[in-house]
Amino acid sequence: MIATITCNPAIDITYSLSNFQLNQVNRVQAMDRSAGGKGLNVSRVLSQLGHDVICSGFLGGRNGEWIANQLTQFRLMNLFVPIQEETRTCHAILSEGTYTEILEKGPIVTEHEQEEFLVRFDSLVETVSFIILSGSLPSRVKPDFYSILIKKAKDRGKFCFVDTSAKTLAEVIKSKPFLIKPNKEELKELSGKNCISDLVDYAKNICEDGTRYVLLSLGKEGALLISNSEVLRAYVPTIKEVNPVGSGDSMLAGFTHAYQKNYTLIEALKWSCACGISNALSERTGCIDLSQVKDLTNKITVTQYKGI
Ligand SMILES: Nc1ncnc2c1ncn2[C@@H]1O[C@H](COP(=O)(O)OP(=O)(O)O)[C@@H](O)[C@H]1O
Ligand SMILES: O=P(O)(O)OC[C@H]1O[C@](O)(COP(=O)(O)O)[C@@H](O)[C@@H]1O
Repeated sequence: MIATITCNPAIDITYSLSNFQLNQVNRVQAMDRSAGGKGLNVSRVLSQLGHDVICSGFLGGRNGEWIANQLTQFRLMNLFVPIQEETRTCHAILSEGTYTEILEKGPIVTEHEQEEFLVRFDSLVETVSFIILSGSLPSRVKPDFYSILIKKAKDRGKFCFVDTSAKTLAEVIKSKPFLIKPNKEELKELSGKNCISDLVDYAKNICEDGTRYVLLSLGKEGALLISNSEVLRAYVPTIKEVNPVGSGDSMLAGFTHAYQKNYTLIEALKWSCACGISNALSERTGCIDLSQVKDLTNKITVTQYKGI
């Protein structure tokens, strides 16, 4: 059993239009609405890969009710803690190969609501082997919140996979989770480094410090899987991208699936990239096509990294 924690879920609204322009009236050609926030994208993809998933975090207001309803439709188990304030909405604008994301900060989660979550987390952690902690933290939740959860999970021998950014990521690293999945921008921001070889060295230091793996995603340039003992580089095929929002989340779902099935690290990296690509080829956010994923794994090359 796998648990996903989405502290700051969102209704993800995706607008597709041609010729998006600032300072103009833009009319939308197509729109999609999905239950988002990184952890819920991960959950949907894990469910598509055949896993039972327990989802938790904080949900509030009408948006929260809509998301809860979506969880039922996707057969995801709902262990979210109700909150007073309204769950956020996030927007993505896709136009002629560009994508622009506008992400709300999220509601205030009171100390009492956070305490209620921690009690729920204590029993949840007993029932699962893998815990995925994904996305930003809402207002009033301190950047070390994930670290508290990681400590609780590690004390019970559970694997923690984390995808977050900025201050929260800096805190997470101190608690040495099993895996972190930054993208290039997130690791650049954290490290202050720019080129790939410096980022790899920085990630190696994180691993030497106790985190087992850094899964560094590079968009259309593929990915790197860094550990204490080796660095693997995945090369991905060129595709006609449709909607890349949620590719990082799909990648994390792909890695979790492969790791849980005891695939080799090379296979796990291929599954991670294949899920990310399949999502980028889909109009929907946090959505893969399983037969396409299997096909894509044969089109991804993984080599030992020796500098780019
Ligand atoms: N345009 C693309 N072409 C090929 N692969 C892609 C593309 N976009 C995403 N991917 C795959 O999905 C993975 C995650 O995407 P990325 O954009 O790096 O993550 P994030 O959404 O976290 O920024 C990449 O490592 C890659 O394997
Ligand atoms: O929790 P955060 O960091 O604010 O990010 C939320 C947003 O990230 C997304 O999950 C997309 O993330 P990725 O493209 O990195 O997979 C959106 O669905 C969501 O609205």
